[in-house]
Amino acid sequence: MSTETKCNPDLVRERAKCTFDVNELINLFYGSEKATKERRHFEDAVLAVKELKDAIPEEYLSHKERYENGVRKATILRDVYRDYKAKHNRDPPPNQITKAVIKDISPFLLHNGMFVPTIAGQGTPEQQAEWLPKAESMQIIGTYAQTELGHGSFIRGLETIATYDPKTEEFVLNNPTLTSFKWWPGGLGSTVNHCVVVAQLYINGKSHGIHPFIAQIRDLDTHKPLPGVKVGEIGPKMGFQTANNGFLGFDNFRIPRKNMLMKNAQVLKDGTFVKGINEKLTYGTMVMVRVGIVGDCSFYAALAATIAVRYSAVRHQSHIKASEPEAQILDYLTQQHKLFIAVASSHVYRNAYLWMEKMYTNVMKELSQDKQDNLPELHATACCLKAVCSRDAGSLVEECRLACGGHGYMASSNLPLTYGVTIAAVTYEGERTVLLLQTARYLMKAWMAALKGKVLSPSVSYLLNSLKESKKPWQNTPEGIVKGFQHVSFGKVKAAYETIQKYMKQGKDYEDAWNLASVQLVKASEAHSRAILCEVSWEAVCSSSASPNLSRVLQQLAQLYLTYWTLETSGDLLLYSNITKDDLIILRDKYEELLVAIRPNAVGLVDGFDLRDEILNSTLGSYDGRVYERLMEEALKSPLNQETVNSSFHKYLKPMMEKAKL
Ligand SMILES: CCCCCCCCCCCCCCCCC/C=C/C(=O)SCCNC(=O)CCNC(=O)[C@H](O)C(C)(C)COP(=O)(O)OP(=O)(O)OC[C@H]1O[C@@H](n2cnc3c(N)ncnc32)[C@H](O)[C@@H]1OP(=O)(O)O
Ligand SMILES: Cc1cc2nc3c(=O)[nH]c(=O)nc-3n(C[C@H](O)[C@H](O)[C@H](O)COP(=O)(O)OP(=O)(O)OC[C@H]3O[C@@H](n4cnc5c(N)ncnc54)[C@H](O)[C@@H]3O)c2cc1C
Repeated sequence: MSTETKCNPDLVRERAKCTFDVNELINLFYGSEKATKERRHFEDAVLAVKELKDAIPEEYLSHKERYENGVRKATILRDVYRDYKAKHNRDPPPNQITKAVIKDISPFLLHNGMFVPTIAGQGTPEQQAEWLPKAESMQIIGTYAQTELGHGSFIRGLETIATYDPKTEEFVLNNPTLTSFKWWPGGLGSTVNHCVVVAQLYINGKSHGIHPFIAQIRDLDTHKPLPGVKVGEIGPKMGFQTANNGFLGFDNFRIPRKNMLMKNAQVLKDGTFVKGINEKLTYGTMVMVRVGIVGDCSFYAALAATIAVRYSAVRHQSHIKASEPEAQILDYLTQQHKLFIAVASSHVYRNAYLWMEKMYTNVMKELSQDKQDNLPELHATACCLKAVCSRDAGSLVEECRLACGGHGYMASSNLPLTYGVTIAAVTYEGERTVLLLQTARYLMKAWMAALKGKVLSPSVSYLLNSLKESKKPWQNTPEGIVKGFQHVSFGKVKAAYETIQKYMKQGKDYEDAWNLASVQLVKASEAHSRAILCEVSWEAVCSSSASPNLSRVLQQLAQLYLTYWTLETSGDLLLYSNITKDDLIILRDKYEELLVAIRPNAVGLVDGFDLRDEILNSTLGSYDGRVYERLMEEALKSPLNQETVNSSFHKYLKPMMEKAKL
């Protein structure tokens, strides 16, 4: 980090006000002092590589140049990872330094994030032995090709076909229609030579559902598409410009039998199909990534909050009191209302991610012992938390951007790109509504079990408690608010269930009744997610090992989250809990008190995310607060500022002006 001496004086004053030890917060957020040291050490190593620095901002490059620069830097970054591993005999610690290097999304994201994990998770030990060493060492580069032009959400509807030919012991891949073309996979456009292709398996004319296959699609030497492969890039998007998303179609393309990933289902040489213990295990990589996305949401909220809070400490505009100098915009309560929820949410998502990671690890361990009982809970929880955290994080990033006024609209603030990248997570890895409806299925089953007095899984056991406690008075404490959110979820789950029953009594079948109740079902899932986020995050701060000074601030943040959402969803609470109008007025006042209490620590709290200037990549958010200098320095990099008079003056403007004189 930069030294205090060169800092903007407002930021120096802000840091002097901080009531807790920022380093303690950093170590707590990232796990330990050792984890912080190792992460910083690795980040230093990456940033020391001169070739990774960009000569001009990415925005001035063409689509093609941006991609090529992305690949160039991704390969150098990969070398740094490899060298670290060779030297330390372990992978680098979790870090976000790719953001400092690639800025947008790496063309290798899908290789590392889904191709390698799918081989590891869906391959037999022999298949892992064949492909993992090559993939991990980047001798082959791959992606996860599932979504098609016609189908993304409903994957049982995928149209890519893999027909088994027992004579040659091969699968024949085909994309018979335009809508069957793979569309979206990252890296597919021009980067990868392999992919996991999710396709409908046919044996002797019989369909056996969707399964993952490994296909080599480009020649390893020439990189030309192999015969029978049509592949390309899908073009510019809202973000993800360097992710190199592509399309792919096969025409009678043959792959050996061993290329079907067969940890779950298998196809024997003679074409016998052997079912796996649970066909949904084929969807395993998606579950893992959904858990990871909750962690990503924490990062994006932290990044946007750091930029907007630091900028708001530096920026002065208007007066709170006419007799005083222009105020730091961070002193306006409305600004605190916009920003502090992003700081608090980042901590909430982080704690939710750590909680989900534990659940994921336990279930994977159980699955390795053929125990599947907790898989539905993992799937349902990963779906709804991914859906709610990504949508909220997108909104928080946008709010931070708007809170920076005009300068937040500048690409150099890095807030527009951050929004484009964050909001993509609402759609990828399962569209929000679709995933919330998956959770709703689980909630309906849980509710029916609750009605029968059965024991429920831990994440929904509150449904039983709420059933018993519905008469208890509201308590204006964090624990009381957590219970309140559980009551809302309980109320919405019950109402959605009863709506389905109502339609069925009117003669509708279950599917139609489900569709007619689906707005309520989605809202029940959202309420369930909020109840989990509130409970998990409050428990995490209460059980944290932080010092009293830090603990006080972390509790304030967690309470801010609880109170913010109580006020945002007061209608639901009035409907489904015993909260009163007077309680809400007390909580409104409490919320405002929390903003004021957090205000002196705002800069310390975002410093506690420990995001380097290179990761923030923002004129508005750097540690030293040289906002105006940086805005001007970046503007001067515009190619239009490299010449005093642009040729368009002589070509178009001057002739127009002359014509106008006639
Ligand atoms: C330790 C963990 C953390 C590790 C951290 C590291 C992670 C790395 C993160 C870094 C990020 C890197 C990658 C970023 C990727 C960005 C690029 C994006 C990629 C993509 O988008 S890939 C494509 C993603 N596509 C989707 O998500 C498709 C969404 N659709 C579906 O998943 C399914 O179609 C469906 C679930 C919506 C419906 O499926 P289906 O029709 O087959 O099922 P039903 O609705 O009929 O339900 C039947 C029962 O099956 C259960 N079910 C469904 N899915 C699962 C599952 N995955 N697991 C378990 N059970 C499942 C249902 O609940 C139903 O059960 P029921 O009992 O009958 O009710
Ligand atoms: C940036 C980005 C990167 C991606 N990367 C990859 C990748 O690497 N590999 C890959 O395979 N895919 C990738 N995808 C594809 C992504 O997984 C899909 O776009 C996503 O799963 C949503 O599917 P869809 O596009 O078919 O949306 P649709 O399902 O068509 O959604 C459109 C609308 O229909 C609604 N809808 C659909 N079904 C239902 C239902 N059953 N009930 C109620 N409403 C419904 C949705 O709620 C939504 O409002 C990527 C997408 C993006 C945006």
